[in-house]
Amino acid sequence: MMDRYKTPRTKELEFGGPLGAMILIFLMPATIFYLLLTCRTEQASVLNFPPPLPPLSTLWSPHTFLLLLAWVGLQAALYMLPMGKVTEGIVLRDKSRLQYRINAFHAMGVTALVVGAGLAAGLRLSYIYDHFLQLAFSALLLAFGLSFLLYFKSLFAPETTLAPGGNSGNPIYDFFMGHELNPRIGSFDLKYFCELRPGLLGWALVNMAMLMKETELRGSPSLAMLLVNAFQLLYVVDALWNEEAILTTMDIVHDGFGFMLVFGDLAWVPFTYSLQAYFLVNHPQKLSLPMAVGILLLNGLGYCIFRSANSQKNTFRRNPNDPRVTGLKTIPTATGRRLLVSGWWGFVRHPNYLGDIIMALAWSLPCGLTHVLPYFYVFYFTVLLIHREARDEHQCLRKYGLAWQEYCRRVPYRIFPYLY
Ligand SMILES: NC(=O)C1=CN([C@@H]2O[C@H](COP(=O)(O)OP(=O)(O)OC[C@H]3O[C@@H](n4cnc5c(N)ncnc54)[C@H](OP(=O)(O)O)[C@@H]3O)[C@@H](O)[C@H]2O)C=CC1
Ligand SMILES: CC(C)=CCC[C@@H](C)[C@H]1CC=C2C3=C(CC[C@@]21C)[C@@]1(C)CC[C@H](O)C(C)(C)[C@@H]1CC3
Repeated sequence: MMDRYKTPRTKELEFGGPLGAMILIFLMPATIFYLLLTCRTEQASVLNFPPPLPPLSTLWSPHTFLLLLAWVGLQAALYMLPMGKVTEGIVLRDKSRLQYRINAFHAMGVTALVVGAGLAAGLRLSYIYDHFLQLAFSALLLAFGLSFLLYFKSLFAPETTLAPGGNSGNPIYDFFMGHELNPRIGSFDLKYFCELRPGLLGWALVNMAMLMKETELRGSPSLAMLLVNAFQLLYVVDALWNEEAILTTMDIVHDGFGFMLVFGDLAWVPFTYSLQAYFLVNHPQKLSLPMAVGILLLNGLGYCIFRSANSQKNTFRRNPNDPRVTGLKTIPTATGRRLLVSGWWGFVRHPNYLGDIIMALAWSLPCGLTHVLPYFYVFYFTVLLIHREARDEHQCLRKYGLAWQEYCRRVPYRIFPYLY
């Protein structure tokens, strides 16, 4: 009976298959250290390769590792607290639905109180700046450790619970993509927990630590640092406020929880997304008021597109008869679901990505135009979203067939109007 619910073997391998996965497993950690080490040099030039390498022994610090574990432990404890509502995820292969507690925003509030109390008691947040490499190394070890445990656990998981994208039978590929879809310990959902909490809140905390360090060094935070902190904090708060929306993303629905997401959530996000703030500590930038206003408007434009496009789709998917979306044109699909072809989703096929990329640019511009390094996020993110868009198109074509082709005909541009 359960056989028909078994996850089929993954036939179409992504990221270049096992070889691509193997390369990424080494390349992603190496990129973090390349960026951080380059950022610490006076020139911060991406051409000075390799940057000065510290002895490996200086990267390991039991103290920072324990601190990182305490941070993840605090977030795990807050996740388990019975605050916030409980909601159901999408219908799974075996027709069951998992329950998820929606309390990331509450967790952020309590974390802010804990950090605030720590600061009042004399906690030096600039410790994070002073031990940034050690913290990144600890996060790397944690990500590898957790990924191995998850792969080991997945070998004993029922076949109905495996991820459609990470069930190739090749251990390296499945380790990278994630073999089990929603690994849980009791009701504790490891992927859902890691996607938003330790990494995203960690990113906001790192940014704040950079601001504190800059204040220690120069007496007050710069306008550039304030803008970077404010923009990225808005993005993090938005993600936590709209926590429920991640239940329908590709990461939760399709991708397993393996090295790609574990490392992405726990190491990549907090240590590369904060690169602009890290850069500003040692490479101060003078930002004129008109320039700051221009950047502020650009971020506002990106955020409005990002938020209204995501909200329009989420509202439509939750209730197509909601008065906010009933005026929009749609096309029917054979699955019974409809596709929006007007409003933001009639402008380009991924308006939310467009808004996200505009914001990425606004986060780097406060770092001036003299260095390429703080623009790393813009380059990486554009590549990530173009690749993600292609993955999503592929899945939508499979899901909706002719209706998707009709949508592509009526809305020809993917992300950038008249360009791509
Ligand atoms: N900061 C970061 O590092 C990252 C941020 N993001 C952001 O996360 C957000 C979510 O992105 P992501 O999960 O990739 O994908 P989307 O939110 O764009 O969701 C894609 C899905 O939306 C549905 N859809 C597509 N077109 C239509 C349409 N015309 N009408 C109705 N439904 C449609 C389809 O699913 P279905 O039909 O099954 O509902 C499709 O699979 C984005 O804003 C993105 O920018 C993403 C990755 C990284
Ligand atoms: C190859 C490589 C570098 C892989 C790692 C990718 C991950 C860093 C990203 C994959 C999807 C993500 C999402 C967010 C953060 C980055 C990762 C984990 C996200 C939580 C950021 C905040 C947004 O509002 C979001 C909730 C929509 C988003 C979800 C996807």
